[in-house]
Amino acid sequence: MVFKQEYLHLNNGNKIPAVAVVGTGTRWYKSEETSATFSKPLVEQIKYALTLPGIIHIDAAEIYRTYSEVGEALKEAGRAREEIFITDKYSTFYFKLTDSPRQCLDISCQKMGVDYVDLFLLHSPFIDEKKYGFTLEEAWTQMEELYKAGKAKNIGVSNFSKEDLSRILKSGTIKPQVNQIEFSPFLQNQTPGIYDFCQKHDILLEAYSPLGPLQREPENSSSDPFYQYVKKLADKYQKSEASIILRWVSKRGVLPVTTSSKPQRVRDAQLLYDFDLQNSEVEEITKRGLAHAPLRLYWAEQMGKFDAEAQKL
Ligand SMILES: NC(=O)C1=CN([C@@H]2O[C@H](COP(=O)(O)OP(=O)(O)OC[C@H]3O[C@@H](n4cnc5c(N)ncnc54)[C@H](OP(=O)(O)O)[C@@H]3O)[C@@H](O)[C@H]2O)C=CC1
Repeated sequence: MVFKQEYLHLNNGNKIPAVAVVGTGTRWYKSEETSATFSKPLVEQIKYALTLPGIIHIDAAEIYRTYSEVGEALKEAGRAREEIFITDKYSTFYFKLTDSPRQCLDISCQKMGVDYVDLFLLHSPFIDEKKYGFTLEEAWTQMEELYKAGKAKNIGVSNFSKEDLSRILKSGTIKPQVNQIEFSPFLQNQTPGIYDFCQKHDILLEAYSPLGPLQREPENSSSDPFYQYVKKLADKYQKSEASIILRWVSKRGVLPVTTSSKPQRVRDAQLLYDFDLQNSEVEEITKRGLAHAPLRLYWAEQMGKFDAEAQKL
């Protein structure tokens, strides 16, 4: 099999590798970063990913406290910087870990042993001016400065609603390239209308927790029309059910951000584009997903109020 690197296009003319295979949050997340919590399995997993063909897209964030593992893996793997795409995120809302996006990026680059990141995001729109000393609009101005300085090759946001995006589209001079949100067949609009809004404004959506339906698969899934159909496609294409769902995400024009502790699953994700779904199959997964109750794994406290609209297109 000849590997062909797939890209998606960003609104600034840059390209982004079409799947992120090593999310360093969720199962790798740590509440403190010490030598005792250093995760050798994560280092090994990133190193394994770095043996795969193509550009390896790693999703990092300040709040995950896993920069040291990323840095160690990059050092040991010794792969060319251009063959690695690093996303990083400035922590907002829950914890203020550093004083500003600029300070965050200085520290993260130093810990990861790189001079720049490929994509830098504001982790959420929930910036309390009293706590942070700046507003959402001012945070975005700082992101723009990092972009202009070349420390972040692309900039964007995460967990932003239409209203949050409208604020920075109005105040800023650079449009966010990306909005990373929770997106799966069971959560097709994290906040009302966000899918259409991002498509219309040419802001690439990235899907975190795309495998929510498998993470929370019920015992009786074999009698559920959604799971039955995904299984049928998995048999048809000789792929895992995870690959079917990740490919569905990509066919919806959304970039999947996934992770696994199992090498085979990381490999399957990196080779995601070696098969295709038919449009009718994509539509059927969309339809059966929408018929399912919403499943929201993150930010439920802030966004749970939108559950009734999360499964409407
Ligand atoms: N911006 C934000 O606010 C957020 C961003 N993220 C980012 O997104 C990344 C991915 O999020 P996550 O929710 O983990 O993504 P996924 O939905 O891809 O879930 C990954 C989990 O599903 C399991 N899994 C993988 N393949 C399969 C399979 N074939 N069958 C069943 N289970 C499977 C994995 O377990 P196993 O190890 O056993 O394979 C892993 O724990 C995070 O690491 C983080 O980088 C996540 C949450 C919030």
